[in-house]
Amino acid sequence: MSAVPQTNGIYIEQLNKSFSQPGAGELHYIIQDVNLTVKGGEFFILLGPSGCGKSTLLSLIAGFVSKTSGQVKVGEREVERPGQDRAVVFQQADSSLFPWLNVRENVEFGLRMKRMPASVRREISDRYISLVGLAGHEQKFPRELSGGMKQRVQLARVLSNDPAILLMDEPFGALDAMTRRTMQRELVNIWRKTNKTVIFVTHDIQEALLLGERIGIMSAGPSSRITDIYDVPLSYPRDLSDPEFHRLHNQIQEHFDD
Ligand SMILES: Nc1ncnc2c1ncn2[C@@H]1O[C@H](COP(=O)(O)OP(=O)(O)OP(=O)(O)O)[C@@H](O)[C@H]1O
Repeated sequence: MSAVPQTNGIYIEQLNKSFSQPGAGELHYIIQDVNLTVKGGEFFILLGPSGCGKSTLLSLIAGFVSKTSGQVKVGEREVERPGQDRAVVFQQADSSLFPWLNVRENVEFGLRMKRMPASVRREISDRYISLVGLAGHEQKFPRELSGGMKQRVQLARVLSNDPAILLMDEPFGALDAMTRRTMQRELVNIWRKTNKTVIFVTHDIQEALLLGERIGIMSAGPSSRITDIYDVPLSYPRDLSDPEFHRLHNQIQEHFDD
């Protein structure tokens, strides 16, 4: 690969992941021959039909599952396990929040694990709670929060640990349309302020075009791969009524029309 490795860039070469099926001797490839370079600080979208292997690819980058063959690197380091340079934001915030901790305690959890002094924890959690728009809700417990608020807590907690790379697995998929739109706008604002590398998984073309600088199209599985990559040459915030937005939407839609 010719690109010069950046510390928070992601480099994937000839990546394969297979699961052996019980009873069947043959390997079943979920993803096959995936090649991708994501630059440090880039907002990259993985777009593909349900079940094609988007989460599997994200899990390989996160180090949650091991590859069958090929390479996944962050900077010059091969990914072998989860690391503090990468954080995952899941669709279901519920499963990642501790129900017995309030908003502030949830956000500070990782910082407490790192044994940061209380005053530093407080400063960091204040910053990110306010960045995600939750100031004033610090004392609330997850059961007292809406789905959108829980997703904000998850985001604030991830951001407070300051990973260079955010891996987001359909994080707004379970939210109502209005909350989803607000969260999309805020995520773009946060990304522009923090300059993190983002890989965002979705099967929604509009969401992909609202958020991403580039969009990688994954083919339907099995043996899914990234077939095409689109540049999105539109400035932020993206305008749904922009004719170029429509043109790109239609062009990308053609990949999924049968
Ligand atoms: N541990 C596993 N063992 C066997 N098969 C698996 C395993 N994990 C995922 N798969 C299979 O891999 C394929 C891709 O799953 P994955 O969750 O990555 O797709 P996805 O594109 O994220 O789907 P969705 O958009 O519906 O979330 C599916 O057919 C799934 O059944």
